[in-house]
Amino acid sequence: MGRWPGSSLYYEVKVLGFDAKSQLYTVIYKDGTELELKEQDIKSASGFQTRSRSRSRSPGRRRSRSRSPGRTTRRSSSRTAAAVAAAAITDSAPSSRRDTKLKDTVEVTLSPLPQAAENNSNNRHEKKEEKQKEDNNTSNKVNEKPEAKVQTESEKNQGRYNLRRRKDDGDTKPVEAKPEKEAKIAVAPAASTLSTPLDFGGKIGAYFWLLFLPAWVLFLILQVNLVDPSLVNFPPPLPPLEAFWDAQALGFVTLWILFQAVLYVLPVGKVSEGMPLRSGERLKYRTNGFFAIVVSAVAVAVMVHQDVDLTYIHSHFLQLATASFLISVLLSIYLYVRSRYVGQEQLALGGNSGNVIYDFFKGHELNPRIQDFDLKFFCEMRPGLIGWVGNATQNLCFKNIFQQGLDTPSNSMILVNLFQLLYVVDGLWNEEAILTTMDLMHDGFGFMLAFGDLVWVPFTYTIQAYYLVSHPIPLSLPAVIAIVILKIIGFYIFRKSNSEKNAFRRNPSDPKLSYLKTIHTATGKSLLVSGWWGVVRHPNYLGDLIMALAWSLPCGFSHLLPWYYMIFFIILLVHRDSRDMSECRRKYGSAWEEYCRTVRYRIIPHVY
Ligand SMILES: NC(=O)c1ccc[n+]([C@@H]2O[C@H](COP(=O)([O-])OP(=O)(O)OC[C@H]3O[C@@H](n4cnc5c(N)ncnc54)[C@H](OP(=O)(O)O)[C@@H]3O)[C@@H](O)[C@H]2O)c1
Ligand SMILES: CC(C)=CCC[C@@H](C)[C@H]1CC[C@H]2C3=C(CC[C@]12C)[C@@]1(C)CC[C@H](O)C(C)(C)[C@@H]1CC3
Repeated sequence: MGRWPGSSLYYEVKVLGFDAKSQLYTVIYKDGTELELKEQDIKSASGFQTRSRSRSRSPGRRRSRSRSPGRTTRRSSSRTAAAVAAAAITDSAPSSRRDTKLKDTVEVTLSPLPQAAENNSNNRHEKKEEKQKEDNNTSNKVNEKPEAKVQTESEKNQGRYNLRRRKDDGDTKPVEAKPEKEAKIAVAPAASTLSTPLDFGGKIGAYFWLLFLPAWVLFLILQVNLVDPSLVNFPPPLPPLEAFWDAQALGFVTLWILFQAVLYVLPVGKVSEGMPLRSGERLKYRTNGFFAIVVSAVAVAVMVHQDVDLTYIHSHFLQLATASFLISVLLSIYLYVRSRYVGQEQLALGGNSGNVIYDFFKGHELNPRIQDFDLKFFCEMRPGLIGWVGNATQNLCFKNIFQQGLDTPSNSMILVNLFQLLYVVDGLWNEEAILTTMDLMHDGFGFMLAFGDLVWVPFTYTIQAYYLVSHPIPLSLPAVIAIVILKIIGFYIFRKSNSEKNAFRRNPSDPKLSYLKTIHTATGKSLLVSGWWGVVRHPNYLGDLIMALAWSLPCGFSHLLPWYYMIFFIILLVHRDSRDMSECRRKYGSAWEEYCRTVRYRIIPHVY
């Protein structure tokens, strides 16, 4: 019996060889997956149980189990493991050795030894840590999931273990992403069963970030008002406490969020389906973000026409940020409290460490909704994102003209504003694509995202434009042209790669994508291995970084402050990439390793 990497499950293997130098055994699982295992990950078959098929095969039985959280947990996890154990890798190359293996799809009917049930909420946390250690290292614990996964022939035919080649799918199947859904049902583990390593420095890290992130926003806002801003000016001169608070500012922020909420619920625009959840359900989202930004722009135009003083935003930046911070904290408390009352199936993997502070920070519930109102989707795409350009940046243009006595805003100001406007409008135009991103699919909604969406984005992403108000940078025409070209290149890579992945995830059989090579995974989902996702593992990050460079360059090199976004973004995306790598490795096992072997670089070809 060989342990499946990244899990505590053991499956039948045949030992093919032993390498004395690396001390690794080469084993082959019944589905044909070959792996190298350490000695402690291989056990004698005696002591493992098998279970009769008929028990888990009955659909009625399966359905009734999923009603009980405890049972659901077991069912999905055991399926997951079995599905993982049935991993097979293929690509479009016709006569590869792996293709031959795929034809011999085998059943995994072994039942790992039962261990103590995991669902006891009192010691959930300790168990998680224990299990985490086990997953990360190589403990000899056999298995904590007490139920057998029995795969029937019919299940296989339904595509639960989608081991066919993509080409075979493309021609025969209707344009519908059904296999994705089935795969998700089969694969996604229950939140309480699989622990993921704690991100962001774990529990201590959560305390740190909770203090650091708001402090950093404050630091930036105070710095950007200085004549000679410098990141080494620490601590900046602090304003008196009462300067932070302005009831009117709180009123404006609240009104703005409510206004966006009304636009969001209007029955205008397309309703899109999210990716299948663990339960197999697909949530519906009203993707009318473009409509929302157009209406918001019209509202701003009307206000300008009515001589409303929009420079209020610039002059009350600190108070507006404080009000938004307050709202994000209240929202996060609400999110945390409600996450304590929802079922296991609704929780995100990670964010359920058992530590209040960590869970509050990271977010616990995957898709908190008030009826059909999706809080995470709304916050990520609407008030902050539209507020970023709609309020702050546009206002800064006005301020730029008034303060510097110009007829029009400076070149650099126009570039920064246009670039950021394009970024936001594009995000809203392609709003559906966010449903296949990490935040929407995997991350819980807690302080990190609530604060990120409502404070970080609208108040720190505007820093370049804010800086340019009091630090005008003249740009020559060649410089403008060069920067615009850079932006276009970045945008092209960003948009094309995001759309390619989104289209593929929505409909893997899309004939328009049939030229792309893929690697099949045991989950039934495939990984793109050519096209944009064959160049680097995160081509969308590459495009995004190039764009960030393009909207930092107009600010010149006199100060580090306007480069904050670039620096933050590199750190954010490198960290995000590594989070995603671990998550995908856990999900896709050897198929992911194969992908990483094929696509060697993470973000920048031949560099990183
Ligand atoms: N401006 C900002 O502050 C900011 C911050 C963060 C991100 N972003 C941008 O937001 C966008 C979304 O980023 P994200 O971090 O959510 O990550 P993402 O790259 O959109 O999503 C990662 C997911 O894509 C799937 N995937 C990975 N490799 C694949 C492959 N080869 N073939 C098919 N699917 C694959 C995996 O999910 P499944 O396999 O489960 O489908 C993986 O978990 C990016 O363009 C990023 O630059 C912007
Ligand atoms: C405060 C900290 C440290 C973290 C919060 C991160 C948060 C600000 C970002 C996480 C995912 C990001 C994101 C966009 C904006 C910033 C985040 C919410 C995005 C909406 C920007 C517009 C793009 O077109 C997009 C692809 C839709 C982006 C999706 C991810």
